[in-house]
Amino acid sequence: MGIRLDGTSLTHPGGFTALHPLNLAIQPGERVAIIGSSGAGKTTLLRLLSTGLLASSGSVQLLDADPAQLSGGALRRLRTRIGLIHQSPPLPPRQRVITAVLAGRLGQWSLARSLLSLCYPLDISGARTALEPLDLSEKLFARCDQLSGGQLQRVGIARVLYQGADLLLADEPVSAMDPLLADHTLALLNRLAQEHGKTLVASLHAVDLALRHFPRIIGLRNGEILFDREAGQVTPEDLRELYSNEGLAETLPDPVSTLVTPRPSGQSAPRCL
Ligand SMILES: Nc1ncnc2c1ncn2[C@@H]1O[C@H](COP(=O)(O)OP(=O)(O)OP(=O)(O)O)[C@@H](O)[C@H]1O
Repeated sequence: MGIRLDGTSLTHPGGFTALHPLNLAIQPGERVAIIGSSGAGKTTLLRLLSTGLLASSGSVQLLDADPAQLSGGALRRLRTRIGLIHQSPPLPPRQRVITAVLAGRLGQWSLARSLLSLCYPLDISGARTALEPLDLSEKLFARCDQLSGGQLQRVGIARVLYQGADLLLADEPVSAMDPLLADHTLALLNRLAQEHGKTLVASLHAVDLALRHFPRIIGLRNGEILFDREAGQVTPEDLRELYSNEGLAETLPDPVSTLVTPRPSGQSAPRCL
């Protein structure tokens, strides 16, 4: 099993329940996009799946393990198999790109090797190989504070690819990229996940990208799963319900008309304008 949630909820420390009891099963090798409006709970769900947050109720199975039941060492080993791509990768500004990418394997290396790698990069060709398909190998020795937001996101992706995780989680991984680059990067992530049999779960605000690249779409609304379907089965009505906002309804056009066009006969999924 890749991921299994049974009656899983999450209440943040302040008392806000961001995820109401969810049931969800994702098989190894599946590629799933999570869509939904701001505050729907997408980041919270990804943090739960990356073991950054523990469930408040129900059970969580990640790669056949329940993180809440693991010892410290076993949890660290599980985390080496889970890679989280952040919307804004938390990279130290003065760190070199190569060091940031190699940090993907810190959890797998001995303390001595990790410390050495921080001072002197040990696997230059491995870092270059991870950056090449992202068209970023020429930035290998650049400092992170010299990169654009989109380039930093690609460094974060290269780091997780270098990690070699079995479960790839991505929180708005292409939000800072131009449309062409975002499309290319998602195609790459999906191709690599498919080729290597990795499970990929990504949150996306760009509905068109989600429908184009991911076979399965989960619509999250107010911490609940509104729909969970093959991309080709997602309807404009699904999206209208997902993005309806009573507070804004009177001042904005129908949200779906800005996201998708009605599905022509014979076409499998709503298309973007
Ligand atoms: N640490 C926290 N403490 C309290 N509430 C939180 C915390 N983190 C998130 N929340 C709340 O949980 C809800 C879900 O937040 P989350 O970041 O998961 O949404 P999201 O769907 O990722 O939104 P966005 O698309 O804007 O990033 C929001 O109402 C948010 O205010």
